[in-house]
Amino acid sequence: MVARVIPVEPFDLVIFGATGDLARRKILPGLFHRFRAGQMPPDAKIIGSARSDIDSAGFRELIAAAIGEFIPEELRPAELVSEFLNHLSYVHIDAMGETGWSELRGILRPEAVRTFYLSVSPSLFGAIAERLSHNDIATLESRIVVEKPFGHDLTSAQALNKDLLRHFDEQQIYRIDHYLGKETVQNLMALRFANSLFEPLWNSTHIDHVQITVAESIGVAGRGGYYDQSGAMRDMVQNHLMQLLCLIAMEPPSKFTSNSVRDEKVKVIEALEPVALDDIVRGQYRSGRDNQSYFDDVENANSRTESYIALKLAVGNWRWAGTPFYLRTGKQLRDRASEIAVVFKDPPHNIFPNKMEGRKGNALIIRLQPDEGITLRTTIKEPGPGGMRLTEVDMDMSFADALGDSLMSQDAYERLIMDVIRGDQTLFMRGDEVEAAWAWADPLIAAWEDANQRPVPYDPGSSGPEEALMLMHRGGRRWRPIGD
Ligand SMILES: NC(=O)C1=CN([C@@H]2O[C@H](COP(=O)(O)OP(=O)(O)OC[C@H]3O[C@@H](n4cnc5c(N)ncnc54)[C@H](OP(=O)(O)O)[C@@H]3O)[C@@H](O)[C@H]2O)C=CC1
Ligand SMILES: O=C1O[C@H](COP(=O)(O)O)[C@@H](O)[C@H](O)[C@H]1O
Repeated sequence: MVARVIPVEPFDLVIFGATGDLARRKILPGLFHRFRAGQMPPDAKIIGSARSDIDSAGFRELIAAAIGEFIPEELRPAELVSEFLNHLSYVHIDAMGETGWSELRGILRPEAVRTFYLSVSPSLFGAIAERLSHNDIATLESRIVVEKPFGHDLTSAQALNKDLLRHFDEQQIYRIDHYLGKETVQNLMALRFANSLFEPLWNSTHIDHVQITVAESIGVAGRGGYYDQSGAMRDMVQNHLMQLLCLIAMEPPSKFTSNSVRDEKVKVIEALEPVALDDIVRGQYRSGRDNQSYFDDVENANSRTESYIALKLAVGNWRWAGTPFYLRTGKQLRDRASEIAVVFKDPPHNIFPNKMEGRKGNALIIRLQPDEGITLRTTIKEPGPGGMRLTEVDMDMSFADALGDSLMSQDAYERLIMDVIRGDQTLFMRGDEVEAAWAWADPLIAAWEDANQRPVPYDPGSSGPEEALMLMHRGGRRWRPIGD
């Protein structure tokens, strides 16, 4: 299968924070891939901006080095890289200052789609939005893209929304959650709403429970300062895992438009029932003689921040009453593996004489990364003359095998940036959605803080704390092995 390239309008893209890690590692390499694929209009302008006092030539050098570092050699022929670099220029602006803005205004074309990508600390979002507006740089058609974290709690998220909405309409604001740009995550919608096979079973009559796992093998070394202020709940659950839960639990939207999809997602978040502290397990990876490692990584020996969290959630509506959703995510686990397992109930009546030992039951497993694909666990007769004995087998489909590696290799950022240029907000979070997710998360965080709770230790390279296994066992269930 060959990737189809959807043409986009001529655009001027301004990247604030263009010298930073995200811009060098993801945004500009992503744009290079789109250029290589022929999706970038010949006159597209990419304007980098940051506090560093460099010129356009210096910026091109920086990005040439980033392309060299983050894109495999066979995908970056020198001639193509140099053609791409011709699209780049740089304007030196301190977001808190007043210089450089008129130079930026002078570079932008009236007829091009004008997009401002704020790849900077959220504390600068308000200042940049205000200056873009006051200097007549942003027009009514401009788009503004903002990075995570979108707030630390409900109050700060509301303040960010207010700052942005003072100068831009909601239809102009693109709040990034890079999980929504992942190919398999979008496939969840196709799987549910483009097949008649699953929808009749997609409810608590047939589904016993759902497991959502986002396991990482890396720790937090190098990002300790940020991470220790956040923890797994704020860093991963409030945004990425919440989005996965919404896509699994939402009602079918009436149309595939950004607001129809986002309306349904908000309803899921609002239907979440309060979570008891007993249904939350928070862990911290620790090892060695002094039981350190997380403490070392964040340089805080008294830290109470969780690097692992598991929760049992209930979606209080007709479809899901009685079907728990188990979520877990953590750092320094045994593998990098993310998946959603939808585990079905047993048939109501067993006609077979031999009980199957260790039966796990039917399950639909959607692998998000790595080796994206779908597995359907089914029960069959054990082959051979042993009579009617049952066993379980996996019907397994890897997207790369079925569709080709090249289609699966597109990075989330590539797709999301092009969606912004095309004016499609479907894969971006709406303001009320982010606020609803914080309104859900805040009381949970407050509850463990009020209880002075310390995370339980777990071994680096393990599957997480024992207590998380117990969370499942209490309901007579078990987690799927990480990276199975
Ligand atoms: N890095 C990542 O993997 C991810 C990052 N993010 C988010 O993306 C954003 C950027 O992160 P990241 O690239 O890692 O951060 P970096 O610290 O690497 O880069 C920050 C950028 O902001 C610029 N900057 C800082 N202060 C000012 C200012 N006063 N005026 C203008 N520019 C300024 C810096 O410019 P200069 O260097 O010239 O001072 C630099 O280009 C953050 O919101 C982060 O949370 C989200 C997901 C992943
Ligand atoms: O947003 C974040 O995501 C990454 C995990 O992203 P993935 O695409 O590699 O699964 C996580 O490591 C980081 O802590 C978090 O801020």
